[in-house]
Amino acid sequence: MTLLSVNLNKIAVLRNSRGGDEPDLLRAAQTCIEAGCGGITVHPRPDQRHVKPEDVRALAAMLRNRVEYNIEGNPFAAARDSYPGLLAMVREVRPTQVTLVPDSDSQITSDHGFDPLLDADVDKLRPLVRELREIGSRVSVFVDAGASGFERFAAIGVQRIEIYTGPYAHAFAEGDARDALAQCAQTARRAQQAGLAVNAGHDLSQANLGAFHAAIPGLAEVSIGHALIGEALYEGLATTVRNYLQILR
Ligand SMILES: CC(=O)[C@@H](O)[C@H](O)COP(=O)(O)O
Ligand SMILES: NCC(=O)COP(=O)(O)O
Repeated sequence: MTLLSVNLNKIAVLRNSRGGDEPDLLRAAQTCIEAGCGGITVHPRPDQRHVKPEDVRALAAMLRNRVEYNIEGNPFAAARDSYPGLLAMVREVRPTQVTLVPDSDSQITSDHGFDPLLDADVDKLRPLVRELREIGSRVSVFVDAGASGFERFAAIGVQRIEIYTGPYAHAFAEGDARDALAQCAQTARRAQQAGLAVNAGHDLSQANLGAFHAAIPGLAEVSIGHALIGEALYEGLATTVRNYLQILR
């Protein structure tokens, strides 16, 4: 079964809009776990507009030996002020999985992946992947649908890719996602043939997840945040998580 990892960034955005502790990130994580999710995802960004380093630590302590902990982010964003950098955080908390994403610091959200065919990307990732494997974290790399050359990722120790599903979600909303879906499916097949497992995420929702899941055999994990937290406003967090699990059965 495909693992559902709930991204809690948007709970932190709401909390940060007032300061203080509400809504409480750990309570949200606990609710998702009790509803049956298999993982929690966070994507700390240098501007700390959502999860902060102290959240990353608190979640690590809470999740240990319960569900998977997936930390996403740009490993090359410089440390600054109270932001220690992605690598410093993952060295400290040793999450189940680290998903490497090539965001620039000012991006409103992620919008592209690394490219296995680019020597510069492979060369930059090589030492990072080695270190992350040494600390015991599984390594996943965010890629665009349509990417190829995954043997080059496998050769440096990458274990999974995460397909960027934003364009698929956009095409679905526009009414015709056939081409986008076929491209995601082809990308998944290429990665699986290279020995990598396949995750997916970005703008997945209760509306578009079913078709995506049906089109990608062996999909290991989806990480979902923005839509799921929005939908939870209407039906509650636990019910919404259960709805997603039903789609993934
Ligand atoms: C890599 C990815 O697609 C997600 O982590 C997504 O970008 C969520 O990040 P934000 O919550 O900052 O939009
Ligand atoms: N990796 C994708 C993720 O964690 C959540 O993305 P979104 O559902 O917030 O777009």
